[in-house]
Amino acid sequence: MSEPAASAAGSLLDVNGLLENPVFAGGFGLASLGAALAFARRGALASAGLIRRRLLVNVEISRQDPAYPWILAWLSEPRPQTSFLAKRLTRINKLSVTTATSTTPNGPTQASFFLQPGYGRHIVKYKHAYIAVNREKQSTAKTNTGEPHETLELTTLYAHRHIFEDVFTEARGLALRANEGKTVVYSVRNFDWVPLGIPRRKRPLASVVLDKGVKEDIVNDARDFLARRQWYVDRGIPYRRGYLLYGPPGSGKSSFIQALAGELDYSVAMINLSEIGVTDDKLAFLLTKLPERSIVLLEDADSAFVNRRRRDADGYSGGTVTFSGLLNALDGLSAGEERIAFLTTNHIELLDPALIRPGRVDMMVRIGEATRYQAAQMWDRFYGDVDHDGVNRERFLARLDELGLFRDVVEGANPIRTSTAAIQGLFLFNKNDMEGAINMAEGLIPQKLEAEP
Ligand SMILES: Nc1ncnc2c1ncn2[C@@H]1O[C@H](COP(=O)(O)OP(=O)(O)OP(=O)(O)O)[C@@H](O)[C@H]1O
Repeated sequence: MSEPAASAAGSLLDVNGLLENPVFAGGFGLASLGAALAFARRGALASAGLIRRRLLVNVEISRQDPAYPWILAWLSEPRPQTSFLAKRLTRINKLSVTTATSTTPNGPTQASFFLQPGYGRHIVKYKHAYIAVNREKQSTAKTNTGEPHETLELTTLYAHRHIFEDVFTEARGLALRANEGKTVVYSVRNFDWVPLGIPRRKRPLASVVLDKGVKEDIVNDARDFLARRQWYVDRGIPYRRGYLLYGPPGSGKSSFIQALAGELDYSVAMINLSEIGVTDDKLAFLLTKLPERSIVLLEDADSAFVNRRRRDADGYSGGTVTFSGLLNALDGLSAGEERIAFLTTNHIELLDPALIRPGRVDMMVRIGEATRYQAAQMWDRFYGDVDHDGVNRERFLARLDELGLFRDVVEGANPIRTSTAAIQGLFLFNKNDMEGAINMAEGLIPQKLEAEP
């Protein structure tokens, strides 16, 4: 009868015995200490988290956000500190470099290096607040371009939270000032718009010499469009305008678009439609995320038509934009509500009339071979300050007449024409040398290709 009680007492005794065992008691003590420490650590972490949440505030900026480069540039601004603590805390030891290169015609390549805070943690002091910065690249999370996701996290005391407003406003102002008087040209890298080299000084409209009235017509139309935003909104019409510039190479199409962008204080977002890899999907995606205040420049628009033919023939577009892809980009769902687009082509004969429709292409302008008017204007731009009475300009024009450059088309014969780019080349070769330019004018006549023997 008493056996179960005895066994229960026996097991109790065993526990007590174990506890009295110095080896076990020591181990048990250590384990409890460990558990208590782990508990305390968890508690400390939880309360640190709580304090962090209560006392700190942070902002996360993704690499995809337009503010990302602005904030990086803002962080790179020198902020001399006077206090001992601030001097030491805000020292940035880890930097990363972004290099931009640009080539000047016939000149050396220029390179600019921008140093920015590298990946990791940094501290900056702005006004009276300390801001902890964490720049992170997450190798596991990929963006849709296949690049690692990148974030910038700014943390400050909750009490200083209003400082972020100032940070963003200042960073934006800094970015605007950096591009003041410049035209940013964006090109495509993967699925992103990236500035192409260093922002260029605005090209003055006067430096592009088009035939009489041509420039003014386009500039006035664009200005008129920009002034009528509300008109479009009131009528529920997408606020878009499309221009098609066509004509031979070297007539100033791209130069004019760049100068116009500068005049309107816009950037240029440029895509070459003949490029392999610029597919319909990619074009549509890029148009949904155009850089702000930018003119879209779709170069070599004819390639979309060539591709249509190729696709119709063998069902394969060769990894480039198709005709329907281009139409969709211009006024389909992916077109976006607002934009100014310029299309350029050297082969107008390859384009489809379906392109010429309000919202797709509203204005079509031929930018052709150099005219007598343009040759005279360009002469004045290059030699106006030395050829005061214009006598040499008239000699130059007379020489061009003699060469038959502006002669009307004679039936059955190919007209002799030259490009404005060629005239510019001649004048650049003969800087300050009017005689040289006149003597070498014959070089403007395009050379016939030697017939095969
Ligand atoms: N009408 C022009 N006025 C001033 N410069 C010109 C003109 N046409 C050409 N140029 C000069 O010639 C060069 C080539 O011009 P640009 O690239 O603008 O020609 P394009 O018509 O766009 O050629 P493409 O059709 O091959 O793209 C530039 O350096 C530009 O300054």
